[in-house]
Amino acid sequence: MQTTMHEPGLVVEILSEALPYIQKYAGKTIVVKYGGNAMTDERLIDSFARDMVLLKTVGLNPVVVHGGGPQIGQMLEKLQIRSEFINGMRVTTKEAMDVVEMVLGGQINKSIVDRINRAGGQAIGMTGKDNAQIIAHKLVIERPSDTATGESEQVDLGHVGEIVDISTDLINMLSKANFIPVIAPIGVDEKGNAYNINADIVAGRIASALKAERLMLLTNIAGLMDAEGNVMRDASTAQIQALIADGTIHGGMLPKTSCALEAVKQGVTSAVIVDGRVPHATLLEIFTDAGAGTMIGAAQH
Ligand SMILES: Nc1ncnc2c1ncn2[C@@H]1O[C@H](COP(=O)(O)OP(=O)(O)O)[C@@H](O)[C@H]1O
Ligand SMILES: CC(=O)N[C@@H](CCC(=O)OP(=O)(O)O)C(=O)O
Repeated sequence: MQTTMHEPGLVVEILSEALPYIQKYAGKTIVVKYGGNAMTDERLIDSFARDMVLLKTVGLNPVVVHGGGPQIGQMLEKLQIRSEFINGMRVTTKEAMDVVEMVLGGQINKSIVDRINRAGGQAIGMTGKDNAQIIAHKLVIERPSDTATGESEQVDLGHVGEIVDISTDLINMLSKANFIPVIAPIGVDEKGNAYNINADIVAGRIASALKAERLMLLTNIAGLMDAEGNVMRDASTAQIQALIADGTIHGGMLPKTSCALEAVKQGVTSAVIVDGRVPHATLLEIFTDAGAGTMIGAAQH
């Protein structure tokens, strides 16, 4: 067990300062998206697991949705399977889908579950296939093919899924029974085909379906940056649209910002992009005013 020596007076003072936040969030659902880029350091994974157990112990209902993009990339490389990203999403062949399922549903999911359990929590790992809780179908996107004429073309991303429906029955049942659900972003259709879905999008949709108090997207950057490279404290819909249009928001930040905006629109009280490289980032965000990162779409409320 990890222990740190602090002045006893300081410890009780800090605990006491957290009381209003604990009261505010007691019984509320917090969906935490744990990005693959914020999982690289062993100590960070343990501090994340401890944070989830602490949240649960003081009466919140954390629901973890995890990514694993870099880890999938490493495994694909080892197996010499090529993969590329379009609009922040991995083009996923059948061969790559098998690897995605193994890495996300197996290796990463079980490792997070194990860390939470060893920190004293009760975690249950699953994918969207469990209880068919994430129903998806094939996603086809449009992208500009000729900027002069404004023409666009359809792009086939292979086994990348678009969420059709989310069932929250299993998540609610587990949360009520004191478990911490840990979900890998894999969807399934009625024929049993598996789909790879960006983890931010899954987290956003689950947060909306659960009417969560907060959606926290833990990533490997201090927050959303503007065109000058400054971290934004908050970002409105209009600001995000402008940053997408001028290319300031690109790659993995595209699904992150759009799913956060959508979640807030769908009734999630707040969505925030947080630096997952900071130890105890989730606790800082929830129990103090010092939480860094970018609040998304708050102006809509
Ligand atoms: N405007 C922006 N502000 C901050 N990060 C951005 C921006 N545009 C693109 N990015 C990139 O998005 C990345 C985060 O997305 P991603 O790599 O998918 O993270 P995760 O694995 O945590 O989901 C950042 O590391 C950064 O390189
Ligand atoms: C369709 C798609 O891109 N799926 C992602 C799923 C994992 C993910 O989103 O992981 P991070 O959150 O760590 O980026 C992928 O294959 O990388």
